[in-house]
Amino acid sequence: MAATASGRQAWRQLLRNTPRGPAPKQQQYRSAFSRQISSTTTQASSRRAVPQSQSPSAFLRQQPLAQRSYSSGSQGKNTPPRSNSNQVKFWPFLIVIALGSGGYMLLVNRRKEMPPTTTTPAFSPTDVTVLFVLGGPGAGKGTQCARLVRDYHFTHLSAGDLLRAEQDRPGSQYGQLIRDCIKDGAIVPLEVTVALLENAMRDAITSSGTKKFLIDGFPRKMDQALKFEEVVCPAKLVLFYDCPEAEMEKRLLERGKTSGRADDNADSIRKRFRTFIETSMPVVDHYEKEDRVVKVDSTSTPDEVYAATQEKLKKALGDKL
Ligand SMILES: Nc1ncnc2c1ncn2[C@@H]1O[C@H](COP(=O)(O)OP(=O)(O)OP(=O)(O)O)[C@@H](O)[C@H]1O
Ligand SMILES: O=c1ccn([C@@H]2O[C@H](COP(=O)(O)O)[C@@H](O)[C@H]2O)c(=O)[nH]1
Repeated sequence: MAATASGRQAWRQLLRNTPRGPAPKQQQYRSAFSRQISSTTTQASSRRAVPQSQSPSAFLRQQPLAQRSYSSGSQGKNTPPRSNSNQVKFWPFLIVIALGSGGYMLLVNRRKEMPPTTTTPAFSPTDVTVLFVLGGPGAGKGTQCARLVRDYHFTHLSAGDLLRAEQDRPGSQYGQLIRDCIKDGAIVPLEVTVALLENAMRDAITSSGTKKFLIDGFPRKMDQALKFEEVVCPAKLVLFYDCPEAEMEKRLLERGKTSGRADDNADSIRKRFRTFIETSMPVVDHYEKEDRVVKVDSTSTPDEVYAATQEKLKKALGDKL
């Protein structure tokens, strides 16, 4: 709950800090917050039916008893028979119920005829090519991305790098949250990461006109995948580097000698592996079912892995590579 709340905060703050014009979907997030606020206000005002100066029980005591009775009950032997004018009339209630049900059915039927509401992504997949690059920690994603940038002019955006930059940005209110998540190998709330990626993509398109992106180490969780494709840009495919855990651990411990990364240590590596298996592999499985995964074994040398990457990407992308 706390992570979700801070995520919503994060999304709003990041967008507020961003001079770029808000896109329609971002307005939808705002209206969700407004709805929450207005529903609280409505509840508060309905509670004021009891005058504020009185306790609810004092208020009830002032009401005539006849009005407080909720059941007709059986009349006692000595109770004089009620006159017709005192009897409750049911037909007005029946009319109200019938009219209400009719109106409701009309609304339901009209809604069925309406087209479903859809969000338009910020970037069109016919214009912009997005490849997600996934694989376990240390599988070699960054190493292979550098080569693809060199040879095919992709723009490389590493979600981890963007989060580390936000963590270190003076004045960022998400610094501590990001630091804690990274150390524990946990996933930062999606609103933060998706906003960082969207901003970085927009900046790159504006400054260099680039149209080809490698989104490295993202999406690591199903909700991120769905939200990114809905509001930013549908991905063309997932480039997945497959590597055994023992090999990845060896690489990360070696990298940890010089990387200065807070998560290149045995304890964090163990947590990152767990998150990868439990949370990130379902994302790969999801895209595999959609036939959008290009899988490359990354156990061999960087050159061999790159040769396999080129061959498979050429087949999958053709002139989009
Ligand atoms: N095929 C390979 N064989 C041996 N070492 C490799 C290979 N590919 C990358 N490495 C080394 O392993 C370490 C991790 O590589 P890299 O940073 O590319 O992985 P990553 O998947 O991006 O990791 P992370 O998810 O932690 O960012 C680096 O020190 C890199 O030099
Ligand atoms: O989408 C993402 C990507 C990354 N994280 C966090 O960052 C670290 C490091 O990521 P690398 O790709 O290895 O640089 C990762 O363990 C997560 O804690 C994230 O939360 N969401």
